[in-house]
Amino acid sequence: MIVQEKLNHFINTNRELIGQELQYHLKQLDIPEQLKASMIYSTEAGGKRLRPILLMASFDAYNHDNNKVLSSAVALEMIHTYSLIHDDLPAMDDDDLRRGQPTNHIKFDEATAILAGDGLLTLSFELISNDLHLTDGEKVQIIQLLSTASGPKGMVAGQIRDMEAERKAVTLEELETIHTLKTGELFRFAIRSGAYLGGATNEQIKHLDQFAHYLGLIFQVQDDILDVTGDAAKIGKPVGSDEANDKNTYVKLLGIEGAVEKKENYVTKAKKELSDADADTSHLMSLVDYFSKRDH
Ligand SMILES: CC(C)=CCC/C(C)=C/COP(=O)(O)OP(=O)(O)O
Ligand SMILES: C=C(C)CCOP(=O)(O)OP(=O)(O)O
Repeated sequence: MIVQEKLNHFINTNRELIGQELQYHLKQLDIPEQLKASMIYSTEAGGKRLRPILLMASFDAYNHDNNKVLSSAVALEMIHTYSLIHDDLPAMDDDDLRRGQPTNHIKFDEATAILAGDGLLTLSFELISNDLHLTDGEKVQIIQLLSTASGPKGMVAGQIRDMEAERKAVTLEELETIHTLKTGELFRFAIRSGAYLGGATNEQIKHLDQFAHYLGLIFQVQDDILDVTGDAAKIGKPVGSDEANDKNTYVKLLGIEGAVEKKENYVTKAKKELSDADADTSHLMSLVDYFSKRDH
């Protein structure tokens, strides 16, 4: 199989697997119907599952027994989904559409959307703590990494910094700090926890950590580029919405050409870190290009 076909196969198989696992864990819940419907609605709404796929690719560089990694991958997608439900709320971005469909609070109501997010966040930790494939030490380590990445020192800090920076001019450095926290920390968790569960050494994890940092930035630059050059039907929101909402983006600070150049620079740096990680990182290597060229 050529490299691209191998990657597509890896992505499609794991995307399906994550979808099935999410369904399995949510559909069996004996909880109030409206809450359950709301949690299922947003987890089934057509996300790309990039974070769990990354986690599995990072694990796959060191180990092939998928059983060990599924709960962390599913928990990560639950936390990502919670963050989007809350991000879309009237108190935050006040968005009506997500992935081309009504946002959770539009489909249900605001209180249900808040609780669905709370439910997904907390369920994610329960899932890891109940995983019989993990040792107690592994559970504690994963829960520690995931809570730090998603909590007030990680994604939550990024979200509030992003809100505080609204309608203010920020420097490139400030913009990258916001992205590193708001989006990058979950990518970093994906890469670090996958490698840790797979049995990578501390030295390898150090390179992968740096790799994850660049990958998070590649993701974000491409997100900003897509907002200008993308296809509304594919990105699931109107083109130009960042400019219309006066958002701080790479394109605003550097122009399209500058943003593309920046992204290419990060692609080179990310690939260098991967080569230094000294493992079979072929899926991760192809995922760098996938991230940098994605169209949605
Ligand atoms: C704690 C919370 C609520 C975190 C939200 C994190 C997050 C990555 C939101 C989406 O960012 P965005 O607004 O830049 O993206 P989009 O355009 O997809 O809404
Ligand atoms: C961090 C941002 C910009 C939110 C969207 O992330 P994704 O583009 O990974 O969202 P889905 O595939 O899950 O919709």
